[in-house]
Amino acid sequence: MQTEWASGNGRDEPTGGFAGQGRREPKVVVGAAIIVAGRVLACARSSPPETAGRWEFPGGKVEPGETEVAALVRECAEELGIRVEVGDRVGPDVRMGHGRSVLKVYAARLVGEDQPQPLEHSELRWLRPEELDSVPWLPADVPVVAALRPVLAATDPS
Ligand SMILES: Nc1nc2c([nH]c(=O)n2[C@H]2C[C@H](O)[C@@H](COP(=O)(O)OP(=O)(O)OP(=O)(O)O)O2)c(=O)[nH]1
Repeated sequence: MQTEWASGNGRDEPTGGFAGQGRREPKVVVGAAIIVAGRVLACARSSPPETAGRWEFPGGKVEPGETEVAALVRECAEELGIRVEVGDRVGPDVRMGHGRSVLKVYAARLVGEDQPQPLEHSELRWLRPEELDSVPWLPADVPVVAALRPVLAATDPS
């Protein structure tokens, strides 16, 4: 299937708003698996203390009325100072916090010559497929990282 790339211009549906209020929808957290030449960008959280030092994909909570793609574009700009184009989903929807939230990760690529800066994280690393287990990921990310491994290997130029 052809990968579609988007940059927050409304390809997907906004979440939140007033739909489905009787049954509380899980809060959506989006993450960007930014891939460059067979490596993915992993980011070490700096806060809060319970998750500091754990590694994650850049991203965050989708705001009411915002699309998932737009949230990823916004979070990558805020956290890393970069522009990204968002591609296909990677891995499963992962329920977190006793089902109160759900993690959704998307493949992404850098726009132009933009270079990620650790504006909010304590450290950034570009990981090859064989290095994916070298950092302690947040627990919700583990099944996503497993699904990412073959995707990364397929884009590795070496
Ligand atoms: N961004 C991100 N968050 C993740 C991942 N895995 C995972 O369990 N989480 C959790 C950590 C946090 O509890 C939550 C995301 O919250 P956040 O604090 O990063 O979101 P945010 O940037 O919107 O923050 P805020 O405005 O609420 O302060 O999801 C991941 O790969 N990326």
